[in-house]
Amino acid sequence: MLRGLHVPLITPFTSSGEVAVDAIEKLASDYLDQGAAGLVALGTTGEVAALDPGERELVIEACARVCAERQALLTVGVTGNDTRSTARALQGLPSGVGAALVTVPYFLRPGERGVIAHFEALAEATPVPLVIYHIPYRTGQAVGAATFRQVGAHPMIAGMKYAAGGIDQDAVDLLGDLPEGFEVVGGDDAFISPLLALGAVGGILASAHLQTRGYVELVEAWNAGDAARARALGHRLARLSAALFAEPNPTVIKGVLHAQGLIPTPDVRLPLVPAGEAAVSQARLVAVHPGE
Ligand SMILES: O=C(O)C1=N[C@H](C(=O)O)C[C@H](O)C1
Repeated sequence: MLRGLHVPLITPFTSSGEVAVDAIEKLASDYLDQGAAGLVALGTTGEVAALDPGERELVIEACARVCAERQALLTVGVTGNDTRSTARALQGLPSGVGAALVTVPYFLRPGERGVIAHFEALAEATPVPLVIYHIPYRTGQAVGAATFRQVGAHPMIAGMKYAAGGIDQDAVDLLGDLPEGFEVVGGDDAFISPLLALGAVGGILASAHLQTRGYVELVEAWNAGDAARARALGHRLARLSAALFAEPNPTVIKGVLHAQGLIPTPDVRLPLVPAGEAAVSQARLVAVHPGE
């Protein structure tokens, strides 16, 4: 279900500060036409925390329309760090949503027993398969391979987005012994190539806004076992992701897409501030010639 490249869409804004629905549809269509297997709406890259409920609905509706036309998977980020409200949000997801991306509960640091209880309760409540989002440098909660193996055995937990900020022992342990039907996709752009080499089946990668086909090919090459091609491509794309993450995501990506005329403004919402001109210019150059 999670195999392939999934693009976590930015949320573009108009010059009057509204969600630019037309631009979302255009970007979404282009990425799927270039070979992405799916889209992720309302991720960190989509500035979900800065959108009000009505805006979130608009974003989901636009992405659902495009995904339905192309029979692509739409995954929606469902944020929350308490179990009851996250379960309610999952139950309120509209039709057209194929999976939900749910973070390890952040900030509270409930411990691994709490993490297990949280995901087991959500798995019982959810109408769509869940993808666990493990990003300990944002959540503050360490989680080991044994815990993911335990929760991953639940039939409603389809897999996880692994973003530990590097390749750690738990990634090696987990990918060496996955529960039946549980898939891992990478969520750290800089480390996607080594994670695919270990057995991840795809990625949720903001950098793919600028090199969709390159990331599609990277995933395909590792899945096909073509290590020589994959390794070279991985090194090339890592330069692009370094340039795009030179300032907080998604500020540089928005700056580049705006400079390319693909979104109406480079605007982000506070506390994010627009990327500096130097970072945007550098990323534009690398996006065109990632090998240099
Ligand atoms: O929104 C996402 O999904 C992603 N967010 C990460 C982040 O902002 O740290 C980056 C990743 O490419 C996908």
